[in-house]
Formats: sequence, structure tokens, C-alpha cells
Amino acid sequence: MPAQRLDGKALAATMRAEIAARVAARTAKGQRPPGLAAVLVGEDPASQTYVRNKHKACHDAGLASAVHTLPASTTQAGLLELVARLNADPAVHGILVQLPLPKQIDEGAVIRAVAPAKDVDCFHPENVGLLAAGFPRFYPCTPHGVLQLLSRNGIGTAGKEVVVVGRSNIVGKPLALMLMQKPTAASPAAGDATVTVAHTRTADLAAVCRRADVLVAAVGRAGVITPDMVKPGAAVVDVGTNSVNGKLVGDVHPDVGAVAGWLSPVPGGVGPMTITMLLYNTLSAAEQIDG
Ligand SMILES: NC(=O)C1=CN([C@@H]2O[C@H](COP(=O)(O)OP(=O)(O)OC[C@H]3O[C@@H](n4cnc5c(N)ncnc54)[C@H](OP(=O)(O)O)[C@@H]3O)[C@@H](O)[C@H]2O)C=CC1
Ligand SMILES: Nc1nc(=O)c2c([nH]1)NC[C@@H]1CN(c3ccc(C(=O)N[C@@H](CCC(=O)O)C(=O)O)cc3)C=[N+]21
Repeated sequence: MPAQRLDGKALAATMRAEIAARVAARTAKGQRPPGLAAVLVGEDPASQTYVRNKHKACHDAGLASAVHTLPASTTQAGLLELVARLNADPAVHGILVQLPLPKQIDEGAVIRAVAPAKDVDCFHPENVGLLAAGFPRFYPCTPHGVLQLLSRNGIGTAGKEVVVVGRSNIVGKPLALMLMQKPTAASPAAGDATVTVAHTRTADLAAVCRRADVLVAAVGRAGVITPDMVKPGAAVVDVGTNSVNGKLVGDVHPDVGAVAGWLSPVPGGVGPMTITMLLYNTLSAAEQIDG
């Protein structure tokens, strides 16, 4: 039997409708709409697509959204000046500086310049620390999207072996933290897992992956997860977005669909959930700032 589809596009639509209803209730009371400011430096086509998708998703859910586009030659001082302006703007509740940034810019300095209360990516060290300590202000968007995809499809992780392949600050590391912690009210079925994090120095990646009841690939290499690495019936979540001959593909080889119990597609899996969790965080920021 082929794997059941972990349909991120469908769940994203459901959750965006829930968010839109909460936003509408706030604006009906005369409150400002939650506002997102996205900052895009340079002209990377993939980044342009993501930022455009985020902008449209905000608009559709009743959030205010502005995209600030700066040339690739922007200086660090110029970018920090824009961030400072957005930090001080009461119509802006969430700030997202699209990564990666051009090489003349110190990414860490920019991440630390965003006001923690408006850091809807949850990249600022203060927010990463709060998450790690168990007092989250925001949940990082892609890991939160993965948890929602599991939880809302009835895939519990308590007591399960979960393997995360990838240890980046954006995906693998915070995802591992969230899976090992107690479940949250927002995703009650995800958490309490026995988590293993694999990376390029993992000795026997296939053997580690085969232990997984839930396997998450956040690698960035097309097709690295092959059927021999998957326990029959396992839930497999594909975070990867790789461009191969102009086509968007994940990290999971298509043949895994014959072995896995559940599989998230690319596109239409984690990507739309990431954007949905960005809207969720922008609403949450507005609630925390404006009440
Ligand atoms: N759908 C979405 O919303 C999002 C998708 N993505 C996508 O997810 C993927 C991962 O992104 P990100 O975490 O930022 O990427 P990074 O490049 O920062 O991290 C990749 C991780 O994978 C590990 N890795 C690389 N090759 C192998 C291998 N052959 N075997 C085992 N581990 C390996 C690396 O190990 P090491 O640390 O040892 O180098 C590293 O920890 C990308 O395709 C990205 O485009 C990212 C964010 C959001
Ligand atoms: N500050 C910052 N925050 C981010 O959240 C961030 C970032 N920088 N830099 C890049 C990564 C990547 N990322 C994606 C978002 C949406 C899709 C997405 O919606 N993908 C669609 C397809 C989109 C297409 O057609 O190309 C899908 O998978 O169905 C993918 C990837 C956010 N990131």
C-alpha cells in the first residue's frame, strides 16, 4: 500500500482560515491588523518566490504585509538602519529578514538587531534561549510546521524513536528540541519523543534512519533518503527544497513512498506550513504587543 500523503497544502488552508478568523475578530474590535515586514536583500529567485508567497498569504488572511527590497550591494549599516526603523514602527508586529544575506553582511548581527518581541522567525538568541529553556515566546516556523503536520494528522510522537537528519539553526536543531520537549497546547500530539539528530559525521546514516518511527529529512540534497533507510510504515517528513533541472524536489527519494506509512510531498508539504506558522507568529506577536 503506498504511503498516505501528509498534505501540507490542505492543512495550511485549514489553519490559515483559523488564523484569518482570529485576525478578523481583532480588527472588528478596532485593533490594528497584525503587520509583517519582510526584508529581501538582493535578487535570488527562490527568495523572491518565498517572500511573494508570504506576502500573498498575509494578505489573504487579513494581515498587513510590507516587503522591503534592498539591492544586493546594500551595506550592513543600511540594513541595520531599516531594521531599527521597523523595530520602532507600531504597525509592524513581525519582522522577517530573508536568509541567506549577501556576504558583506554579518548575518548574526542582523538577527540580533531584530527586536526579540518582533522576531517571528524565532532566530534571535534570546528567543532561541527561551525555547530551549521551555518558556517559548515564538516557535520557529519550519519546525512548528513539521509538528503541526504530524499532530494534526494524528501521528503521535510520545515515546517514539524520531530521527532528524540535519542540525542547522533554522530547522534541524530547533526541531529536535521541540520534539524532545513536552507537547505544547498548540500541537498536543507532538513531543515527548526519543530524538536522534544525524548529520554529515553520522557513522551509519542508513542504520540510524531505519530506527525511526518518524523520520525528518532537513538536509538539502535531492534523494538522499532512499527506501533502504526507512522502517516499513514509518512517517517520513521531507523538509528539503532542492532545485533539480528547474524542478523543486525534496530530500526523500520518490521510491520511499512504497515503504513509508506516511510521506509529505514536495511541493505541497512543509513549505506551505512554514508560511502558515509565520502568520501564526505574526498574530501571536500582535497579541503579545497590542494585547
Ligand atoms: N520547506 C521549508 O519551509 C524549508 C525548507 N528548507 C530546506 O531544507 C533543507 C535544509 O535546510 P537547512 O537546514 O537550512 O540547511 P543547512 O545546509 O544549513 O543544513 C543541512 C544539514 O544537513 C546535513 N547534511 C548535509 N548532507 C548530508 C548527508 N549527506 N548526510 C547527512 N547529513 C547531511 C548537514 O550536516 P553538517 O552539519 O555536518 O554539515 C547539515 O546539518 C534545504 O533543502 C532547505 O532549502 C529550509 C527551511 C525551510
Ligand atoms: N528569515 C528566513 N525565514 C524563513 O522562513 C526562510 C528563510 N529566511 N530563508 C529560506 C527558507 C526557505 N523557506 C521556505 C518557505 C516556503 C516554502 C514554500 O512555500 N514552498 C512551496 C513551493 C514554493 C515554490 O513553488 O517554489 C512548497 O513546498 O510547496 C519553501 C521554503 C523559508 N525560509
